[in-house]
Amino acid sequence: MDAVVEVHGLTKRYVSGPVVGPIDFEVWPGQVLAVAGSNGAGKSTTLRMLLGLASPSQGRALVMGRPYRQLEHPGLQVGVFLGGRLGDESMTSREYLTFMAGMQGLHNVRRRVRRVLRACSLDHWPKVRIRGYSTGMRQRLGVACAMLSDAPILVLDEPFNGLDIEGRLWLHDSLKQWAESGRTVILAAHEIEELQRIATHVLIVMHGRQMGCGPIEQVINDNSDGAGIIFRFANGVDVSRKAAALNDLMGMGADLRALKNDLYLARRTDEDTVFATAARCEAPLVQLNRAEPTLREVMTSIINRSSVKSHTS
Ligand SMILES: Nc1ncnc2c1ncn2[C@@H]1O[C@H](COP(=O)(O)OP(=O)(O)OP(=O)(O)O)[C@@H](O)[C@H]1O
Repeated sequence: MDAVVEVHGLTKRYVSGPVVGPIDFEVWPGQVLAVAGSNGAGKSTTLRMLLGLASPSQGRALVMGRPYRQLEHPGLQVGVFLGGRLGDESMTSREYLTFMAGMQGLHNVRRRVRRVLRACSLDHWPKVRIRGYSTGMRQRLGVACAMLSDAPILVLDEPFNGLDIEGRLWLHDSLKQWAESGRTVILAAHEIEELQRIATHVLIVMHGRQMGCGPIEQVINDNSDGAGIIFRFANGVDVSRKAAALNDLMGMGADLRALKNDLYLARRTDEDTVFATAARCEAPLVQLNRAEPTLREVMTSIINRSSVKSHTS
């Protein structure tokens, strides 16, 4: 079995200055690759280069072994959602999807459209024209359009924008199913918790530079100090003051943080330190838990590291 997407040294140098890359990754059937990074990091540029919508200054991106633009039937190989306007807003979603299926030369159009309308819960509003759609409904329709051809690869840029909780759950389940059936998903988004739940792999891009890539657990472990410790206090304890006092007292720098009633020690530490910290809190402790490192923490620590670097360089 081969990688369905191969990206090697992919770089974009915009004439106006920003540089994205070099980016390197491979994606295999059954994987969900999350592309994570802050605003302007280079997520969309990476996806656009992959899809032949932005020309790379260096490097290459192959989809099924070829540049996207050289694929014979790109619409059948890759379902794409990049946000933006949908097109003729006087159509209903059924009309729009039927039109788009025709444009892609798909067979069994009625059945496909019915299936996707139901899967994306767009059949709740059969008569509403797109111009009357909310942001979330438009988002569902855009994703529905990407899913229409049942392509082996889905590429989605910011698919969670404007979705309510139900919409997020729907998208979460749909993308997981997509990958579990042996297909591939590549998605860029800011919703870190969602990404961690859905993704098998992650590519982290910050300020145009690739900061990590690989299986999500591996990237998290490689970029964190392991599980942290949560000290939970009874109501009424001023946890912020305790965090500040303990950081001074124990010389742990910024490792102790206040989160509502919790004091969070964001790194692995020995038992003695945990108990010494608990004793110095001098407040009723109601729970002591281990907290596994998360993608959010890794992203935060990469952001902090890169801002320290840029301040010191
Ligand atoms: N067409 C363009 N011309 C010039 N610079 C661009 C162009 N498109 C993007 N950039 C720049 O490239 C960098 C990466 O932008 P990109 O849109 O890829 O980031 P992003 O990670 O998708 O950001 P966001 O999360 O805010 O959508 C930014 O500095 C941006 O200003």
